[in-house]
Amino acid sequence: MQVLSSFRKGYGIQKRLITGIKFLSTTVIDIPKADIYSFGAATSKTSPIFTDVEWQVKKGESWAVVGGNSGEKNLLFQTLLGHLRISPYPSEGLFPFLQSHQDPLSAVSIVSFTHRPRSGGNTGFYDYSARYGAVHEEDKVTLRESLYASLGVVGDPFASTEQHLTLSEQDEAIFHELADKMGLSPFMDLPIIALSNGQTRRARILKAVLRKPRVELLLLDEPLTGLDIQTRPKLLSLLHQLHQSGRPRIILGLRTHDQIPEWVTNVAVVGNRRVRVGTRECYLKGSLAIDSHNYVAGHPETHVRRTKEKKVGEVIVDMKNVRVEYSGRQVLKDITWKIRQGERWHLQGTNGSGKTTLLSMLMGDHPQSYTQTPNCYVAPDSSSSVTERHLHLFSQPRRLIPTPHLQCGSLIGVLSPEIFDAFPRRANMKVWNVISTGFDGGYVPRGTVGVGLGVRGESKRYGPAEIREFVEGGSEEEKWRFQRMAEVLEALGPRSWGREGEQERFSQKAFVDLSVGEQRMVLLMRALVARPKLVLLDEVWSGMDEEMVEAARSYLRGDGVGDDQAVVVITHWDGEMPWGDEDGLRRFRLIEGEGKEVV
Ligand SMILES: Nc1ncnc2c1ncn2[C@@H]1O[C@H](COP(=O)(O)OP(=O)(O)OP(=O)(O)O)[C@@H](O)[C@H]1O
Repeated sequence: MQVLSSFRKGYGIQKRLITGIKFLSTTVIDIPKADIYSFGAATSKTSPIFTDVEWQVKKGESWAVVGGNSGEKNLLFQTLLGHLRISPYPSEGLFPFLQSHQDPLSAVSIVSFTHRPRSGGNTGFYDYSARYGAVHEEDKVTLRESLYASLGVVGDPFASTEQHLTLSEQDEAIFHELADKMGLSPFMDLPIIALSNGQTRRARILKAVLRKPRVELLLLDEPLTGLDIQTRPKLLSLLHQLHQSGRPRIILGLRTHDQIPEWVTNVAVVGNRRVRVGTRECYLKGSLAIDSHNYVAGHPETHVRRTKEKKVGEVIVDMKNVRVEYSGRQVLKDITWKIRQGERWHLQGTNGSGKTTLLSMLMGDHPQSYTQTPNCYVAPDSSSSVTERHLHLFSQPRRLIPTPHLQCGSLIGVLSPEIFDAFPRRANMKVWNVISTGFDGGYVPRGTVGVGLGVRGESKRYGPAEIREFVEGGSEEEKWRFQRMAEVLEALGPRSWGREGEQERFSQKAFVDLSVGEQRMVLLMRALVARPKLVLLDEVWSGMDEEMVEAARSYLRGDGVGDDQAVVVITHWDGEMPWGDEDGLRRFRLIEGEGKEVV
């Protein structure tokens, strides 16, 4: 309520002025000189979120908001969305360019790829692997239906979709042009749940652009994360066209190391509770830089880069002609790949090329991971030359390993966008509890002493194990687990990203209260804590602050993973890989479902 009334108060002033003077302002955003607070904060006592913000955006300019800390960047966007208090409030309203009948609450919108709403709605784990099997009735909404809903076209639920969803000619033309430019046309009739991460990101942007009532100002926070390099320039060029035509105007949120698109004329840099604004040239010369005093990048002294030659051990993944298809559409085409202990792999491929699907085979999440036998996909009269097909994990056919054993933390540790979204956000779940679930690979804390369930004997650490409860102060395994908890908290906890004071309290904080970046760091600790034989890291950096990314990369390069562990990393940004050629990094590339090692 407070949010709405304050926002509308400012908007009321703006409306009166506009009605009186009968012309539209050329100012898009106006913050003359103000401090920014949370609602409910007492101005005189509480320190502001941002001080002395002075920011004017004029028509004809193109802005990017740049910040190394995703949380602070998001707070500036929240200010524009009316979720924070601007003091003093701009006398002509925050958005002088809006017409008198336009409500800023609906005319300004955000699509964020870093920020996750605090509540998230999922207090229990939801089954993200539903996408790989038969899609449930409630998950069958197609991309087309979802986009048509944004355009205000409502279908008759008792009739076939095609007959009853109609668009005006103009909307139809815009719809097809934008869907084509975003490379989404081939996926219109797929259920949304079946879209890849990159396809989903593009669809979210398209949905916001098409939305009715029309969005006048669209805030796009980190739209390039998760997009392949081929798609990035196409999307940027489309965003430029949309911005120029004002349908809608766009402000980009970027990370500090992102390249500033050529069409961006002005930059707002966010950091250390300040916002510095200026031209693109000033930004590139470094004159908008904000010091961050307290950061020691990744504790380089503790995680010294290893230069010694990597030892390569036994084969832990052996794929031969692995194939995945949905209703005749092949997503993975006869993939052959071996992964050994000690190896570091970069799994590459454009959006939709099958990377996540391949990972789901390694994790045993995919129902088709059970069916990799020579005859499975071959019709009796087929001329297919494939005579051998198998998926062996940890030296056994996948179908012989029960899934809970496969995913127990000592075999596979994983962090992916799916796990991030699906992990329960229960109010009573502390950071410690979340990390400790890594020992059993589950989503609920187990065991009486807070480090999961035990296994009998050290030798069983890497295998399907007989389960028993730990007795407090008990076995070697228990001591080892406490030691590992301390290690990952030290290596990846707040001190590693420059927050000295918080280290001790951090493990007792509620997971749900952490920022997106902090939650990702905690889930990374969970993936690594049990020193699993196979570590799978899919797009783990998105939403992390830059200091966190550096701390995580530094730990992975150093002691974070050993010679007995194999790691597969998926990222569209080569520079984000913790390892390079000098570390023996290998690359496996998927092109439209076909895969091979590239050198
Ligand atoms: N249930 C399904 N039915 C039909 N097609 C599907 C289904 N699930 C996934 N796909 C398709 O399989 C292809 C591969 O998807 P996948 O998520 O593995 O791609 P990706 O390489 O991980 O992409 P990104 O980089 O965008 O995350 C996509 O085109 C996707 O639409």
